[in-house]
Amino acid sequence: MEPIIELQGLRKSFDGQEVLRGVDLDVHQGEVIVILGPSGCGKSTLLRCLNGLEPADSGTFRFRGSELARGAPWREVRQKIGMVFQRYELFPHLNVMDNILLGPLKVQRRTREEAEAQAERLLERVGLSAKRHAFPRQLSGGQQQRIAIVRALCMNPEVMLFDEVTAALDPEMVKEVLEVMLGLARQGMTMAIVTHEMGFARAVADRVVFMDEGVIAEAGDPAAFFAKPQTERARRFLDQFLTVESWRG
Ligand SMILES: Nc1ncnc2c1ncn2[C@@H]1O[C@H](COP(=O)(O)OP(=O)(O)OP(=O)(O)O)[C@@H](O)[C@H]1O
Repeated sequence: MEPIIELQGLRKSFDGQEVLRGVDLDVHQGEVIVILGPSGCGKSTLLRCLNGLEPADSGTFRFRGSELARGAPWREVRQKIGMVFQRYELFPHLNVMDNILLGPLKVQRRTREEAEAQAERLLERVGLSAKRHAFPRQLSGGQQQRIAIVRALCMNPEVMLFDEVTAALDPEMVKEVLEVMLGLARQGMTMAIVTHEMGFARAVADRVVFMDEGVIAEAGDPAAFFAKPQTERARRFLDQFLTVESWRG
């Protein structure tokens, strides 16, 4: 089957430093891709290129078979690719429901009644119906992050991208957010996830992509990757986590 997103030979530099050095990646319907790699290897940049937030310097981007170049109608494609970031970027002056409805009403021009009914269902799914009138400052970090996920889902995306969404959370809130993501994966949502939560990565991934210095150093089946990574860099990367985990006791 044709991939939803196809990247070929993607390159991106910042200030003369090449951060992506020719990345090829296909994202297929219903697939969960976990992107791992050392700090600074280009994971966030790749994710941002995946929804056009960051225009690539060269390479091709296809969405459902159609190529999109610089200056192409990215706005439409971006609506089909939801993204959640490390910092929950809810608008502080809007309550939960108004935060969620902003995109559906202003960008998608849907009726309030219809969009609100969907928002209610999504809030129910993440266990936050009671917070629909709360303001972001009245919510915990984990709750805000679940609202940020609902806000992205309410645009009916075909793909969801998650960039270290639990990295800024207190440990006790990490699980509630990861569980929402696991639920989405089980329902067949197509996702690309950057995370440092290795247990979660192993549980959720259909495919692991290991990046190193701006290229995909290896990619494949998560069980095989975690049991026996092929590259020395991936072995060292995973060892770090084992050390930290055993140190934590
Ligand atoms: N907007 C930008 N302007 C300048 N440099 C940038 C920009 N975004 C990223 N970089 C640089 O590109 C490199 C890769 O950054 P990126 O955030 O993609 O890495 P990462 O693998 O996600 O790292 P981490 O795991 O630490 O978040 C880094 O050296 C970073 O400083």
